[in-house]
Amino acid sequence: MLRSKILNRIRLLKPVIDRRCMSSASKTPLTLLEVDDKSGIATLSLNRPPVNSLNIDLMNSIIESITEIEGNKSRGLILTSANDRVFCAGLDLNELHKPNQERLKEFWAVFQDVWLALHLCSVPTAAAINGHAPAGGCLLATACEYRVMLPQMTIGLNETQFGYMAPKWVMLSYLSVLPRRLAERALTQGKLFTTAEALDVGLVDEIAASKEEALAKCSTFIDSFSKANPLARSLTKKQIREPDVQKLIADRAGDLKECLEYINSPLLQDGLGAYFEALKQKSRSKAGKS
Ligand SMILES: CCCCCCC/C=C/C(=O)SCCNC(=O)CCNC(=O)[C@H](O)C(C)(C)COP(=O)(O)OP(=O)(O)OC[C@H]1O[C@@H](n2cnc3c(N)ncnc32)[C@H](O)[C@@H]1OP(=O)(O)O
Repeated sequence: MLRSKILNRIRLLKPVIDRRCMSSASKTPLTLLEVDDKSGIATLSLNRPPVNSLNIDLMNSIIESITEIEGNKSRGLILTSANDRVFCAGLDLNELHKPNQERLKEFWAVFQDVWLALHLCSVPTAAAINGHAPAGGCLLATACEYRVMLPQMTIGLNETQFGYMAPKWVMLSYLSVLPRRLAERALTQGKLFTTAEALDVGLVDEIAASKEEALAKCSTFIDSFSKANPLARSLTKKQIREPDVQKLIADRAGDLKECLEYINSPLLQDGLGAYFEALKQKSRSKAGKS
């Protein structure tokens, strides 16, 4: 009963995800997809300079790649970054600051879709975190089943640092890897964990000295499922993750409405404006120094 319910629910999700993929395929390769012909493992690299910030096109490109990977029977998916400083800088602040309302609705719906697509991906998933992963970048990493991170990076849901309260389903990503008390403290502090701290608390599973080593460790994780029947594995994963997604699927419109109200609030817009300006200022002073 639950199995068919889950399958039906996934099928229900698919049309939304597939429609979005077709409608706004990006012209430039915002994601790079390579399938290793020996291991059958797909590597999906985020490729939107300078910091892989998540806009509508990049998120649709991720969803499209996940759909392709699930369709071509890849044995697993490794998510990583094409640049060596930043895994993903989270949501593109240009989409959230003084937003066009129609675009904001689409942006938020695609944000929900990309999390659902990755969180429920039918093949084993691992993140090779070869750069900083704040906020939405951390969310992509925790949607994966395994995380390997390079040293001297940061990762975390830092939304309270700029006036956000992460939506319930975003908080669930922390609760799927951290004990509740630690997840609550980190969320309320808006904490960015260093690589060492993230390993210590279990936010990441391993540290690697290089991107190549991180990719190899992710492949080893994916190989650990070699004896499991792929369909049984996928259904088991979806059944375990069902309660998380159920909260979002049951009321996507309500989540959208709540977040639009919140994002458009003067409190948030003022906080976001100041945060974004400080970021630009930092970048300008860095450019001035170089
Ligand atoms: C209900 C409300 C919504 C809740 C949603 C909850 C889920 C997710 C929320 C989010 O993801 S909001 C975004 C949060 N992201 C961040 O706080 C990260 C901000 N960026 C940084 O900390 C740093 O840029 C970095 C990622 C650590 C990289 O540092 P680095 O020194 O390598 O680069 P910078 O000089 O800082 O930046 C280069 C360039 O990129 C621009 N930029 C950086 N981050 C973003 C971003 N998220 N969106 C848009 N643009 C970004 C930065 O302004 C620079 O641009 P220029 O000034 O050079 O044009």
